[in-house]
Amino acid sequence: MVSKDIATVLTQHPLGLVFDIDGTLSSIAPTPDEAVLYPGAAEHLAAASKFAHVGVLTGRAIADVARIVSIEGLTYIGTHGLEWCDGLPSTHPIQLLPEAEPYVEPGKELMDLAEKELVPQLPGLVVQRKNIGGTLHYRLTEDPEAARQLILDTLKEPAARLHMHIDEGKRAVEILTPLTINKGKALRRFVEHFNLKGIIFAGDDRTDLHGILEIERLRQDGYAAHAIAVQHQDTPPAVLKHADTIVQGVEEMIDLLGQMTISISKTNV
Ligand SMILES: O=P(O)(O)OC[C@H]1O[C@H](O[C@H]2O[C@H](CO)[C@@H](O)[C@H](O)[C@H]2O)[C@H](O)[C@@H](O)[C@@H]1O
Repeated sequence: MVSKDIATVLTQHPLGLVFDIDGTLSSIAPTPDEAVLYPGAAEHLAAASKFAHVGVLTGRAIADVARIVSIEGLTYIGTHGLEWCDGLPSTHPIQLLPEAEPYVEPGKELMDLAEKELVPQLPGLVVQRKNIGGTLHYRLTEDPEAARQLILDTLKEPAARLHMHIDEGKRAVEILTPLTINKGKALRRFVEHFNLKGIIFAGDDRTDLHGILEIERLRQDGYAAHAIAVQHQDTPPAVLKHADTIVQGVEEMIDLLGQMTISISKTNV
């Protein structure tokens, strides 16, 4: 059974359900390529998409997301909101926000620098390139905290010179654009694109906080909106503070997704 608050949102038409991937639909894995959807997640997402607009909203590039969530009929929003795809990228074009274009080259330059300077010094470092910028994963390096510091020290000056932004994720340093586009802005775009009346967003990490705070603003604007935080050991306190519902780990999230899907299908009989 879903809570009364979630049930109220689920009765809205049109309805949107948007999910972060890593740490929300997929348990954190040692490397990005090893991440897979939690058992049951794909079936629930496909079932929910018969009754609602379902989106995934992730820091991953869309080309990479499609390997993990390969479900036609969903909306794929990648690279923290910079990329949008109306279906799987094998059948739909990936649209890059025009204002992001000028940062393709600077992002590439920083990733090239990271490969040249950091990879030889940090065995185990995983360099994940994206259409714009990318992510440096230091989880598997010998001394992750020292690796984190070396990455930040090495990239600070070149990133400032190239007007790129550096942020941090789970055991990862992210090379981003300085644009103020984030998961909150992308969530608002999703709501307006489908003219939604109700929206639920679920996430677990610091970049998801933008989405969770946007849910508060959407509610103030009259939408039925609900934010779910997936709690892990390292979940930022602000994510928990601003969420409407907290679930413990990915397993509970997938369980809740299943209950939400049953609830929507009953509403739509
Ligand atoms: O917005 P998200 O979908 O949560 O994406 C954020 C980053 O997630 C991925 O990295 C994280 O998950 C990996 C797999 O579980 C893990 O190995 C890594 O340590 C985590 O930081 C992804 O690889 C990044 O590109 C995303 O930006």
